[in-house]
Amino acid sequence: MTHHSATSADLAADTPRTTPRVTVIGTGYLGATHAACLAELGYDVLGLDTDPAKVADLAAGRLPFYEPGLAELVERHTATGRLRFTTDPAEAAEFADLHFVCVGTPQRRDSMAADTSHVEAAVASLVPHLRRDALLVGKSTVPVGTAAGLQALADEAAPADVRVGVAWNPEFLREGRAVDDTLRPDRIVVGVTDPLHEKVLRELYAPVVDTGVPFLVTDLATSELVKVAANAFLATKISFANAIAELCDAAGGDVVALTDAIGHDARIGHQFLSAGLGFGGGCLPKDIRALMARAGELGVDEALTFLREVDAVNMRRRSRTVALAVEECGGSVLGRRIAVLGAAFKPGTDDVRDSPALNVAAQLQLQGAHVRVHDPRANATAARTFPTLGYADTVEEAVTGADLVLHLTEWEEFRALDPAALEPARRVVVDARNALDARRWADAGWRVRGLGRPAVGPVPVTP
Ligand SMILES: NC(=O)c1ccc[n+]([C@@H]2O[C@H](COP(=O)([O-])OP(=O)(O)OC[C@H]3O[C@@H](n4cnc5c(N)ncnc54)[C@H](O)[C@@H]3O)[C@@H](O)[C@H]2O)c1
Ligand SMILES: O=c1ccn([C@@H]2O[C@H](COP(=O)(O)OP(=O)(O)O[C@H]3O[C@H](CO)[C@@H](O)[C@H](O)[C@H]3O)[C@@H](O)[C@H]2O)c(=O)[nH]1
Repeated sequence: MTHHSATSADLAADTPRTTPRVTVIGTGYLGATHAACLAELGYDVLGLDTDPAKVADLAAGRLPFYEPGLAELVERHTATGRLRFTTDPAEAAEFADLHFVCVGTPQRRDSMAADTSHVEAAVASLVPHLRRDALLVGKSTVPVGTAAGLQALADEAAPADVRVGVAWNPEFLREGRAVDDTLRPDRIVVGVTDPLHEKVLRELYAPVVDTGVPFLVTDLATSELVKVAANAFLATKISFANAIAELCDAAGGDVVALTDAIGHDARIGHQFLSAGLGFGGGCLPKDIRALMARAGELGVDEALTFLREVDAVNMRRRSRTVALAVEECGGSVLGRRIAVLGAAFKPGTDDVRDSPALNVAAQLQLQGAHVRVHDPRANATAARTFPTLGYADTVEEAVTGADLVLHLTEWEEFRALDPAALEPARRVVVDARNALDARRWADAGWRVRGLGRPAVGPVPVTP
């Protein structure tokens, strides 16, 4: 069977669709998920990445990171050959006429801005190999204006007689729920400059849109901004709850009861209102900083100065947790044994990018504590980033003999622990995610310190 590609030219001519082929450039958390989910929807997919080790893993059907439900999809679709991987841009250019760009846009080392060099490199490596008209669809989170810049780059790099379009299709998936968020998203947003590009994408996403998912079409700049605005709003909501937690600490209130009470107002809602150690990960922290930086470049930095406070409130959660640990150790953690439960930036993932848990663990180690970290999934990724921290294979190994326990990532496993069965030197836990059942722990003889809520349980003697 000759494969047919989902090109704008084909669709313009109303050519019937056979098995459309797509490539996904950048096969990290976002790209691997997108590629596997497109295969699940019935497309022939080729993933392209510059990292040969990652490509070798994926090509062998192995997911190089943890994401619930994704390993099964990768294994199944690589086995049938519907999902393949390469490091060769020429192969990708030949394979399809629709290319999704999913490479990273990390924070630059020298400023708060996003580093768009990987996106530019991805386009520059593919486009010269194109021999037919093609559509590049960006999914990476980028500063507004990037797509227009990439169009200019593509126009310049394209061989004569090859027309390359650029569209934007921001991604809203959450790690830990990436497969479900991709196959059943709240909405699909596409930014286009040409109705044909809209048609190509509408057709590609038909299996999803036909289930009732809103398909929202806008211009390039708006689509880029939708993504960063959504993340800025989510970050603001979390920091709002954490700012109120600071107030609760000062006044003796309980932020958990408070956010529950305000969340009942449907205009506010309960989601993303959990006060605690704050947000980390590969998205929210870098995205609010990149948005502030871009606003500055556009001369409207004042519009977003509040995001500086959102960031500052968030970073204070980490120092507040360290301070609580020091307080509970009688003024210094020097020589203290501290068990850290959690390393991932949130439960459900092994991702430790900008992990608040590891940041706290590292700060305590710097102050002279003997830190033992246990995470159900992220010990290995954490050890690669922070090799000098101690790691334990089990909760018991981390906690036994500890002077203090810190609960920093709210895995279900930790919530289900039997506090009576643990054997630390002192029964004190700092629940920086406000997620443990404090009453149950107190009943088992533990003193429980939350963030933004009163301490519960007995006060043990500090040796
Ligand atoms: N992780 C998420 O939950 C998520 C969700 C929505 C949006 N995003 C956005 O998606 C983008 C990717 O994020 P991620 O978390 O998947 O990052 P990641 O670091 O896990 O993956 C990026 C991948 O791109 C590859 N790469 C870099 N340069 C390349 C090039 N020139 N050609 C081909 N491959 C290249 C890297 O080797 C890596 O495998 C970012 O812009 C991010 O903000 C991420
Ligand atoms: O009430 C809350 C909710 C979350 N968090 C923390 O916020 C961070 C981010 O959580 P979440 O948003 O669930 O994780 P991500 O996978 O980073 O997803 C965000 O970033 C992605 C990349 O841009 C977007 O696609 C998603 O829509 C957006 O939710 C984590 O550290 C959480 O612990 C809180 O502290 N309190």
